[in-house]
Amino acid sequence: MVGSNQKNTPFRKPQSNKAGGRGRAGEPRQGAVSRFGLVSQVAQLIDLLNQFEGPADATISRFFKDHPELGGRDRPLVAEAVYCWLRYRFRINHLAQAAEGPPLMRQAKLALLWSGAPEPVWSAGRQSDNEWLSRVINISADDLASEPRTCLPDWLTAKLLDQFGPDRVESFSQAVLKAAPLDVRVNTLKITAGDLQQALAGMGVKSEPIEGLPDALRVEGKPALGKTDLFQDGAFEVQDAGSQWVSRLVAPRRSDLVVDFCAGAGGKTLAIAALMKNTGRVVALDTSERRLQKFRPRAARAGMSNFYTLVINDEADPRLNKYYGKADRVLVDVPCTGMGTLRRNPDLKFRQDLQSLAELNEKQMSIIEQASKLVKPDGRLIYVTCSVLQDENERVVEAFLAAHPEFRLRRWTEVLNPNERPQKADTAADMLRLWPEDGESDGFFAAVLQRSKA
Ligand SMILES: C[S@@+](CC[C@H](N)C(=O)[O-])C[C@H]1O[C@@H](n2cnc3c(N)ncnc32)[C@H](O)[C@@H]1O
Repeated sequence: MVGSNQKNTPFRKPQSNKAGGRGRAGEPRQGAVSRFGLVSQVAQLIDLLNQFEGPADATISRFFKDHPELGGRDRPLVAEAVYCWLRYRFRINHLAQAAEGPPLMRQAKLALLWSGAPEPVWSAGRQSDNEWLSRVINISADDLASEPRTCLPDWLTAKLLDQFGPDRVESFSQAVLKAAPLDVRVNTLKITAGDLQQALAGMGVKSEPIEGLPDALRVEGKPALGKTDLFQDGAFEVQDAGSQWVSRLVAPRRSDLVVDFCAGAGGKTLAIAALMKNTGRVVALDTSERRLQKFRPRAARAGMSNFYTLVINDEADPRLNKYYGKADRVLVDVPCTGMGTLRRNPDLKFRQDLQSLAELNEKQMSIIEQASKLVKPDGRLIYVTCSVLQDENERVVEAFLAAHPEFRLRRWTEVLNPNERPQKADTAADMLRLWPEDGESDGFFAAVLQRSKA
């Protein structure tokens, strides 16, 4: 485990939890977990998450399924606490060692406290742990070593320091300790942004337009939008503003053939199709059948019919030959470390390291090379990552351009009009970089490469 010098002892269920959340017949009661039980539930989930055996959101969903005694009021508290623990893991685990006995319950208490749970929740349980809590919350982060201070693994700090300098390490590390806002992309095939805002307000959900992003709303809080009729009817998709901006950089025209080379579950494919007003043709490719399968119901909800999906074996799959030199736009949203999305996926900083970065880098080079063959003369290749690291961004684009004189870089500001631009992005730069600390979106990178006419 990257930088983890803290070994947790396995979780043991405390005696006092025996009756917590149980009905008379021993059946779980919805929302009836005792306060001490809640600290213990968070500790159990932290213990599971500490194994980093898969994405944190899947582990959390499974845990909730396995623990029906956690009701509707408890789940958000537990989820907020474990996300807080993931963000602050280096600091929380470091501080939790500064006392006698197994550290798990202390980790859970501090995570509950820092995530804003009410005092009766985090103060339940051992008095000695509360004494520890009152000691450590006064410790200044400046007095801690690098990992507990920045809450970033040392390999990432070293990269950021080398590529951008100490101010960026500071601003980035602070920014990714916060939760990301909830952004939606209005499906303009079905509704306008103004009408959606009103309809959400009618359900008690407040939202605001996002400056420089005409078809987007930023929603207040974390309402369960997926259960609403509006969502089921395809009026909107949940999509980070940055993901929406890089989709707009594809700038498709209505009759274009657009290939989304790494379409996944189709977040950007859907945004592109909406820009095309359901005309032209979009080919959604991916090596993962499971991900592409998730795209189809989303497309149906959105009322999108101008697409075709194809599961490929790899980027050099011979079934791609028929598209060589045919596509007006090819979007390559390559697999990357995801270091721009740490506000949303804080566990990624523990699941990536220098070795996975090197492996991804090799894949990115190979994908951009193969995908470029599909671009027709005068067409465009749009290279995108949700990483902030130069290795996966500028370095890949520069290496590609050096080997391909038939492609040239188009400045991102030539493609996005002033009224559809992120306000804080550097307009003097050729390639688009979005930083989480700017408060507009997650971290994204995009470069537009135009193929020569002949
Ligand atoms: C960053 S994700 C794409 C996210 C998606 N574009 C969206 O907006 O939701 C990268 C995707 O690349 C896919 N992938 C990995 N290797 C690939 C390859 N060799 N060719 C095409 N896609 C690949 C992964 O399965 C994954 O879905």
